[in-house]
Amino acid sequence: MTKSKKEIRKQQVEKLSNFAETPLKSTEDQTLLKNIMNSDLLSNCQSVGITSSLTYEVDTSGLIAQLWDLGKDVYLARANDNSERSQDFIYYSYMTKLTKSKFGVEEVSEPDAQINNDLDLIIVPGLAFALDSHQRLGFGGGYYDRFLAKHPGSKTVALVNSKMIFKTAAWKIEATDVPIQTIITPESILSK
Ligand SMILES: Nc1nc2c(c(=O)[nH]1)N(C=O)[C@@H](CNc1ccc(C(=O)N[C@@H](CCC(=O)O)C(=O)O)cc1)CN2
Ligand SMILES: Nc1ncnc2c1ncn2[C@@H]1O[C@H](COP(=O)(O)OP(=O)(O)OP(=O)(O)O)[C@@H](O)[C@H]1O
Repeated sequence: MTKSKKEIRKQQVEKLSNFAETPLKSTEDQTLLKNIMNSDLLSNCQSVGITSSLTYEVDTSGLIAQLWDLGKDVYLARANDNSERSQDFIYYSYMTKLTKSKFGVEEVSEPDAQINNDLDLIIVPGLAFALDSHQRLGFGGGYYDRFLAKHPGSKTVALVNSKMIFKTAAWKIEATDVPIQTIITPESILSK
C-alpha cells in the first residue's frame, strides 16, 4: 500500500519517539556507530557533512567525536531561513558554539563560520529508508533533496535503525527524491 509522505512521516515520528524511550534505541545507535567505523567508508574522506541529532533520530554525537579523533573536518548542516529551502554545511570543531534552531536542532550560530558544501561524505538523516531502492523519507523540508541534486559529487550514507527500515518504500516517490548510496543498518551495509 502506498501512502502519502505526510502520513508515513507522522507514523514514523510517533514510532521513533516511542523507540527512543527504550534501551534498545541506544544499543542500536552504538551498533550503527561501530558499523560505520568498521566500514571503509571513511578511509578516503577528509570532509564529512553531518547533523546534530534530535532525540528520536540516530544519535550522531559519538560519531562526531570519533571523526574529530580521526582528524576529519566535520561540517554541520544549517537550514537557511529563506524561501529556497537551501542548506549549508558549516565547519564544526570542539570549540564551535551551537544554538538551537527553530526546528529544534543544534546548529552553528557563528555568522562568520566557514561554509563548505563540497564534501567528501554526507551522513544523511531521515525517518524512513527503503532497503530495495535506497529511497529516503525526511522531515519534509526537501533540504537534502535540493542539496544533493546540486552537489552530486559527495558520497552519501544513512544510519538506519530497525524502526526506520522499510523493505520497499510505502510512500509515494517523487522525481526529486534522491536515493542514498549506502545504507547502514544494525545488521548490514548495503551499497548501490
Ligand atoms: N537533525 C537534523 N538536522 C537537520 C535535518 C534533519 O532532518 N535532522 N534537516 C533535514 O532536512 C535539515 C532541517 N530540516 C528542516 C525540515 C523542516 C523544517 C520546517 O520548517 N518545517 C515546517 C513544515 C515544513 C512542511 O511540511 O512543508 C515546520 O516545521 O513548520 C525545517 C528544517 C537540516 N538539519
Ligand atoms: N530539487 C528540488 N527542486 C525543487 N523542489 C524540490 C526538490 N527536492 C525536493 N523538492 C520539494 O520539496 C518538498 C519536500 O520534499 P520531501 O517531502 O521529499 O522532503 P524530505 O526529503 O522528506 O525532507 P528533508 O530533505 O528536509 O529531510 C516537496 O514538495 C518536493 O517536491
